[in-house]
Amino acid sequence: MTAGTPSPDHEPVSASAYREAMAQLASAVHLVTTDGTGGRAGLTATSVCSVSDGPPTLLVCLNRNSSAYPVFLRNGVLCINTLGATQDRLAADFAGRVKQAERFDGRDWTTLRTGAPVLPGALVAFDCRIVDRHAVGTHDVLICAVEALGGIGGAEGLLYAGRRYRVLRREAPAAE
Ligand SMILES: NC(=O)c1ccc[n+]([C@@H]2O[C@H](COP(=O)([O-])OP(=O)(O)OC[C@H]3O[C@@H](n4cnc5c(N)ncnc54)[C@H](O)[C@@H]3O)[C@@H](O)[C@H]2O)c1
Ligand SMILES: Cc1cc2c(cc1C)N(C[C@H](O)[C@H](O)[C@H](O)COP(=O)(O)O)c1[nH]c(=O)[nH]c(=O)c1N2
Repeated sequence: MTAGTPSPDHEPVSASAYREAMAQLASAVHLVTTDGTGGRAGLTATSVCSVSDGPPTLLVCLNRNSSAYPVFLRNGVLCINTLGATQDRLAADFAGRVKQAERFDGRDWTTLRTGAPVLPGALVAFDCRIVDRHAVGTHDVLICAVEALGGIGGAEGLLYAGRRYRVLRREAPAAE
């Protein structure tokens, strides 16, 4: 299907056509982590976006089939660790290449305010409390109040587009 040719009215958009279309989008890549009475868990996510800056609020969409889903709900807190250009292997680990119980091994995770694990060397970290959620299809849309920020920013970011990881280059501004 080329851009601009709408699917015929009576034909619903198939999941595979939708995924093919969604694969055209470039997204930042994040490790979404949690810790608390429900235990520690984390997964790779790209469905993160800002909702409001007054009060600072973001959303992340969580598949209810993910092994981490019940842990997030029990803890009620999470950290969005936005990955840098060199952290693609970590993204693959947290996307299922490594079992949930071993995903945090080998790194000195820290915390900010909620106790959710903060990744050392993340581009930026948003430490959040889950304040609302809406079930939509296979996912819950988690509305999260940002309680603290971490990370250094400024480095090159990791992107995901066309079903592979890429680098967001920070070119020097063009000469005037
Ligand atoms: N939002 C998500 O839950 C999400 C996003 C990206 C990838 N994934 C997972 O990673 C696997 C590999 O993804 P890929 O990009 O390499 O190829 P893919 O063809 O499976 O997915 C292409 C795009 O479709 C969207 N998508 C895929 N599965 C989805 C789902 N279950 N819910 C919502 N959106 C979905 C994403 O934007 C994804 O980048 C997917 O099969 C899926 O399990 C999930
Ligand atoms: C690039 C990319 C982006 C995403 C994902 C995967 C990949 C490769 N996954 C799926 C998630 O990371 C993981 O694969 C599933 O949760 C299954 O892992 P568990 O072993 O059950 O934790 C994912 N899952 C989710 O619930 N919300 C999301 O936004 C995303 N985004």
